[in-house]
Amino acid sequence: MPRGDLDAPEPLGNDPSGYGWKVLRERTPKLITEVRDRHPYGPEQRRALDALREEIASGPMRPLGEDAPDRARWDRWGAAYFDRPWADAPFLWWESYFYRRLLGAVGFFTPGPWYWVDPFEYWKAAELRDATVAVPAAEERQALLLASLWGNQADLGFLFGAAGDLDASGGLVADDGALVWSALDAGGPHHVGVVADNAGRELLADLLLIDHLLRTGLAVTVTLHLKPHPYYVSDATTADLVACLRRLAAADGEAAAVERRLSEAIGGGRLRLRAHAFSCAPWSYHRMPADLAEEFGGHTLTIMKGDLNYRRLVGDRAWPATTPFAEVTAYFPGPVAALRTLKSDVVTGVDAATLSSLDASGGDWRTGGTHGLIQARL
Ligand SMILES: O=P(O)(O)OC[C@@]1(O)O[C@H](CO)[C@@H](O)[C@@H]1O
Repeated sequence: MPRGDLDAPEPLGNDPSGYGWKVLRERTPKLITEVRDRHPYGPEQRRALDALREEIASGPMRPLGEDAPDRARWDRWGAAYFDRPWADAPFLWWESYFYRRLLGAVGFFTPGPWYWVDPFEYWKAAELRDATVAVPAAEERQALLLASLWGNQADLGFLFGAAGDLDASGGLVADDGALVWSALDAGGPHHVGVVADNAGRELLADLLLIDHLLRTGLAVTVTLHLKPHPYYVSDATTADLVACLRRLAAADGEAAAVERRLSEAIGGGRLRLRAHAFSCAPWSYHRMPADLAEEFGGHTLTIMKGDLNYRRLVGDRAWPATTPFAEVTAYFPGPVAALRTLKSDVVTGVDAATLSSLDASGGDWRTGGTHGLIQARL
């Protein structure tokens, strides 16, 4: 951690008063049930899903099965948490492991009929079908940034939570938008990294922003970091990117032109795709491997999308909300900006006056998805 491990606050856990507890006790079992109900899985998968739900509720956390291709890695990562209750592991850690276990239970990594069949595709496809494709005018670049930020509300994990309709009425708790644009306007050539979050509506908005950066020459290259496999229900994989591009191509007018430009940019190497294994690891970016650090270090700006990437960027810890974002992210190997709707407890870089009015509002501004932020360390 930037201030040294000893100075950093504790990782957020699963205290009954915290958000992690709700996810562990409410969202996770519902998600298992939904996945089970929406697929014609055989008895083996149904048993595995039921056993996983039971294990999370009351059993000790088990390691991966003997034949799992990534067993050795998870054994190393999970040594401190296996054979203890799930609630003993940090929230950031166990939730990532949960998605790995869910994929294991449905046979995603096992050659056979369900090999590489995305258990969340049902919801992702429905959301993409219903998404409207509105292309803001190119000169409205702040609108593109905000669309990408609020697109982050389209997090299908919320389907399984207690949240009601999402709205953006809370506005931004921090807004470094002008800083981001002035950094891109100055200097160059810019090589921008976009660390994607959700598929569907959010990724469509991200693609419009990326198209703007490339088309205007603000960025010479953009590297889009996707997930190597399904994760957190709606996180974007390469298959989801392809679905979004097809959706753009099928829409009228400017949207189809955006698709043509982006596909050409991919073909020509100006829009590069990455799906690093660490993108589904249960750790914050403080522990990223050297090759990924080198990649981020080569971006003149890395844009981190969404709530989980924010948690991983600042470390999912009980930071006082006024702790400067620049201080907490000083370790990151290059300029970095976060576009996020707030959907979990952690936050940094909120000024004291804003914080006291947010706290006085009595709402769940940290977790309800009604507030957003644009923060940058350049
Ligand atoms: O990264 P995203 O899609 O914006 O949000 C992921 C999320 O919904 O999942 C976790 C709870 O399940 C929280 O980190 C966060 O609220």
